[in-house]
Amino acid sequence: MGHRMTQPLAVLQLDNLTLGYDRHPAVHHLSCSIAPGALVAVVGPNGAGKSTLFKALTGELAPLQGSFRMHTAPGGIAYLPQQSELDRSFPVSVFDMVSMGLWREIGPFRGLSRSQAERVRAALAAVGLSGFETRQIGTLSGGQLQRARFARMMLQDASLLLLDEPFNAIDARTIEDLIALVLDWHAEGRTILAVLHDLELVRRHFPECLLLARESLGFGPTTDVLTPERLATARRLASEFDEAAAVCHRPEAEAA
Ligand SMILES: Nc1ncnc2c1ncn2[C@@H]1O[C@H](COP(=O)(O)OP(=O)(O)OP(=O)(O)O)[C@@H](O)[C@H]1O
Repeated sequence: MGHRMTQPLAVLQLDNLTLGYDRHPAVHHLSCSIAPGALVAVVGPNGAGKSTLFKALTGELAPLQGSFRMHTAPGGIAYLPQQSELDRSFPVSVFDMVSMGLWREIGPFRGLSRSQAERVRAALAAVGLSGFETRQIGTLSGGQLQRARFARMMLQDASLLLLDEPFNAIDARTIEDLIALVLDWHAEGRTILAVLHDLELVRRHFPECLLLARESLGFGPTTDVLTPERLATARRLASEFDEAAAVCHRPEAEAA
């Protein structure tokens, strides 16, 4: 990328960041520096604090302690939350949902120009949804809806992308197509953080990894971070937490 020289050393710098709810820490003392163009998997057991970290990065949750700094190029940050039923219940066509990715440049209440409509169609084609333009999103399969969410994200043209479990309950063929898009975005110089549970997929495609288990158990090259020892520590910390949760009757203990 031509403007690389003017980019800061880190897109994202976490400095002793502690996050939580009602003053109870969910994830402690995170420090790391993520370089422009990094492709990072965020890995850890249920309840490790992965989604909490993303909520903080998008400004939804204020740090309890420590801080983070973000230096994003124009286009800013795009966030793909975990899929939820809410997405589907919204009465909107696939075309209109995907065109919301252009909201930054269009603003509210204005129609699409011919070239913007063309970009929406191109994004739909890129995710394999040509012909679905007028379908209501509630009629899509889970995999098709995730393709539409990726198309919307593509139009946002962000420099930092946060993907929370983007391949959850998605079939192998769709994962393959969506991973190819993620790798294209990486090749374009964007910085990508993705919460993932499939460690084989992480090892295959993600050069760097942040392993969380309510604290950081490592950040760096995936082969160095995802060692059997560290994964065993992550599992142990997660099960210790579950026992603690059972004692104080917190709802997640029942769900586990
Ligand atoms: N709104 C909330 N209020 C109180 N506690 C919360 C809230 N959201 C999450 N937590 C708690 O914070 C901890 C971290 O949750 P988080 O959702 O970040 O984990 P995660 O690593 O994303 O897990 P998973 O893999 O299950 O999605 C958990 O103990 C969770 O119960």
